Amino acid sequence: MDAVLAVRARGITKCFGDVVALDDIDLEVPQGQIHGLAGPNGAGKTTLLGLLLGLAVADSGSLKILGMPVGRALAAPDGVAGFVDGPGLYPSLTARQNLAALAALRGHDARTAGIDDVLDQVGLTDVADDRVRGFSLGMRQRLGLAAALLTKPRLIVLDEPSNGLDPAGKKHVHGVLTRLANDGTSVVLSSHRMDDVEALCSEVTLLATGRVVFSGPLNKLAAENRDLDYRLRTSDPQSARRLAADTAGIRVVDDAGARHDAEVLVVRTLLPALDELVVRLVQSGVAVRELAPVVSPLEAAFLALTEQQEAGR
Ligand SMILES: Nc1ncnc2c1ncn2[C@@H]1O[C@H](COP(=O)(O)OP(=O)(O)OP(=O)(O)O)[C@@H](O)[C@H]1O
Repeated sequence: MDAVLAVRARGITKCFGDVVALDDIDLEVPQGQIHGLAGPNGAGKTTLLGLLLGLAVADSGSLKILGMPVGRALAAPDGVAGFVDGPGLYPSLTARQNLAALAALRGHDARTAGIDDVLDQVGLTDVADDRVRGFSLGMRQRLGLAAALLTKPRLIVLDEPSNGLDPAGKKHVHGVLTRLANDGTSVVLSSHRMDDVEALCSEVTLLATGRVVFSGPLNKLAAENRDLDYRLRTSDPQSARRLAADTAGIRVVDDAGARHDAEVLVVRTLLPALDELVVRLVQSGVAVRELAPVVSPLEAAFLALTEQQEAGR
């Protein structure tokens, strides 16, 4: 049912001159979901986020935000907040003054707009009265998020929100976004960091040259993916290598990174053959001490996309 979707995009196309930035894109984001957009440079992520924020209008297709059809006017749809290409801030004003100015633009009284609360949420209370000119990239990103929160949005749209954040800042921002999603706010964000997407998002849309190449839950990528490389640490590396080589569908990969760790074997396989190998190891009395993908399914899919794109150039 459309009414429960935060975003429902069908057949969206957007061109800049001869460049087809988005080519027949579908996207569905339910309420309360954190949805990641990933893809190589120029894939169309920012263009898509810009459409959700009302910064641009699609050439064709239909877009509903929070159940309402988006028209041709360049304006943020009701209930939507966020930023692309970094938050727009006044450098000569303090963090608090920036938020007060935004509140005033929307006709709200700065004293009752909840400025202290959003500064606290993003962890900027201590620097609330410092000028933004002196802020690091990470602090600006947090202030941009605070500005978005000020409007109490039901859909937050963020372009690379983890850019410039140190690990503590990232954890903080992830916490804010997760709490918002738990309360029913939807989040659509782009990221080049697959670990961020994995940590935050339940679903991801992978874009490549303006087209959707995958959209769905992260765990579906693992099942759909081609062979992955797995690191396997066992109590008996020699027997493990022999058993792996003897198991159908498994290739032992001589991985340069694993070579100086004699206990680690890298195998390239799909999940069913990997399951078979684990059973055979255990039956042979070889203990499995560690088993993990060398790169995550999402990272592998992303790398494959990038390689395909480079091969096509
Ligand atoms: N205003 C514009 N004018 C002309 N071309 C544009 C414009 N905005 C985007 N494009 C082009 O549209 C395509 C998609 O760009 P977009 O910025 O959406 O990609 P992206 O996935 O966000 O890339 P990145 O990861 O590098 O930020 C690119 O080929 C880009 O050059």
